[in-house]
Amino acid sequence: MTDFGFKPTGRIFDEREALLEEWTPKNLVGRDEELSQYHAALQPVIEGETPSNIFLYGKSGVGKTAATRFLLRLLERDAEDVDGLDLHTVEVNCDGLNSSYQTGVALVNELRAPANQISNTGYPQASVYQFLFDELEKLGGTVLIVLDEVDHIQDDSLLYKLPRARSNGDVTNSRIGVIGISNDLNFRNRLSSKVRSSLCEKEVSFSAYDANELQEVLRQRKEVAFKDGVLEEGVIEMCAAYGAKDSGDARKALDLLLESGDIARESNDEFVTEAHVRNARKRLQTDQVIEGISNYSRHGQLVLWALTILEEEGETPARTRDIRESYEKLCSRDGSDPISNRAVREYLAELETLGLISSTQINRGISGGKFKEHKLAQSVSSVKSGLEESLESTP
Ligand SMILES: Nc1ncnc2c1ncn2[C@@H]1O[C@H](COP(=O)(O)OP(=O)(O)OP(=O)(O)O)[C@@H](O)[C@H]1O
Repeated sequence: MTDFGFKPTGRIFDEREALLEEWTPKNLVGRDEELSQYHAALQPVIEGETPSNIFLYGKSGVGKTAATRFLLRLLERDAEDVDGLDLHTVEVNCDGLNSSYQTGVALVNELRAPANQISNTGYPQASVYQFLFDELEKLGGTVLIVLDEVDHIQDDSLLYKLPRARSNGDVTNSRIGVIGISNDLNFRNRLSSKVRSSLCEKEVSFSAYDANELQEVLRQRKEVAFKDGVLEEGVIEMCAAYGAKDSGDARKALDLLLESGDIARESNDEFVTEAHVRNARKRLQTDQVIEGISNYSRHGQLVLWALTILEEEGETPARTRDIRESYEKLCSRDGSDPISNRAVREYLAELETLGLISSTQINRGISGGKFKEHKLAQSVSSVKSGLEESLESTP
């Protein structure tokens, strides 16, 4: 039998952690323009003036959070040398908070000692705001409040109140600046004009990384993460090129480099090669397929399952009506009512857009008619893994 005991190999990586999400680099590379605009927007703080409210936007993984942490750390450091400047920063990620109320509670708890936390329910909204203003008042000085993923807050009330707290007399001791961060590019336009004008006083837009900038980001991490000389030539360039193609997202490029290193280590190879990167990309794409499917609606999943069964039986490309037949059987086992023919066709079109299936229009002329044929665009095993994750009762 294979020996499944564990032994450290000490291969490939020096400090693998440097490729993980939580790792904050000391320097941010490839973001000079964004950083200088952001720096200028923060300048009033160090002058001891009322901070501007700043709104950062740009797609996922383009360094908005990293730039914020980087500049605020420098600002905190330099504020210590300025007489009379008392700077505090608070950061909350609004993912999962959804309302002004919950965000208010999260901010209060961030500012209070662990023994003094408040619960997520049970207080009138006005009391939560009062708790918050009391805490801010106690802090005094300049308080920068970072609301990451601010677009998750569904209502405007907190975003209206916070920037106006001083002018409305809710606080008198402290000067408050709000830094809102969002990767929903429409969020700004959805805000009421009153909220927009105060929250977005200064705006910094983060562009997607191009391949050269991603190379800089990856080279910086490589120095720390990998043993000297283990990356073959072309590996960084390839990860950066894929990253640039995947919407210029540094997180994806870093994930790809990490996965490539993992594959090299698993295979007991001495060097990380372009072949490892290609493999890593396949693996990560499979993970994305699985995640996409498990978040999909139930009937969409059943339609996909129906096509997967036909694919396994060698019956693809399959016509819509054959998929429908297989789908109806699954519905009866699932105990759910089938949706209309038209809805099935719509799901198939959507699955094609998601890149999960591929569909071809066939035209057999007057006698044969026009119809569509479908087959899976991903491997049966990755589609099945995604489906199994959410359809517990495997049909
Ligand atoms: N210029 C950079 N130099 C070094 N590392 C970077 C740079 N930009 C991004 N990263 C790294 O990429 C990852 C994603 O960056 P970050 O979280 O800042 O993105 P974001 O724009 O805030 O996106 P999201 O809204 O999805 O969180 C982090 O691990 C971060 O450390």
